[in-house]
Amino acid sequence: MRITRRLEFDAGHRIPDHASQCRHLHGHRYALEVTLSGNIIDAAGQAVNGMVMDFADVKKVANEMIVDRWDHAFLVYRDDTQVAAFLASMPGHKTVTLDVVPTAENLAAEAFRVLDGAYQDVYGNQLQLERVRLYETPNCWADAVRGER
Ligand SMILES: Nc1nc2c(c(=O)[nH]1)N=C([C@H](O)[C@H](O)COP(=O)(O)OP(=O)(O)OP(=O)(O)O)CN2
Ligand SMILES: [Zn+2]
Repeated sequence: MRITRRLEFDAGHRIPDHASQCRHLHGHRYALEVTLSGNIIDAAGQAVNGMVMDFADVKKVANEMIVDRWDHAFLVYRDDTQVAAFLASMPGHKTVTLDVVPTAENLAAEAFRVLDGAYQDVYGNQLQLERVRLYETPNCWADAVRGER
């Protein structure tokens, strides 16, 4: 069985080598969809009975590990030196420095990497992260899928 929880956040970014508009500083209302697989828990009387994982707990983990960190941050590529230096010159600015260019693909891959270690199979139902889908705009998204490149 698969379940998916969607969360949204706002962040700034730019793609420094982009040939067109995306080389400029701009922002998005991103959406993150976290898909988990596992067996349906059969445990009468327990709060998680009939679930793969409580959606509230899916949200809690994704918020702690990604959304709270990226929301209203500027996501900057480490080697985008001018922008990184500018952001560093602003005391207290919420900046997330990444080892990769902040494309939808790289952000989906980074979110998958972080979240994969965060969802624990505490009920023994083979819970695991299957996919992270990251929408950059309503029309553009990237999927990081377990076992795929
Ligand atoms: N493969 C990728 N291509 C592009 C990415 C990306 O992350 N991966 N990112 C961008 C820009 O950052 C931008 O966010 C996309 O803008 P745009 O193409 O304008 O997207 P829209 O949904 O707004 O497109 P409309 O045609 O205006 O509907 C560019 N490419
Ligand atoms: Zn963009």
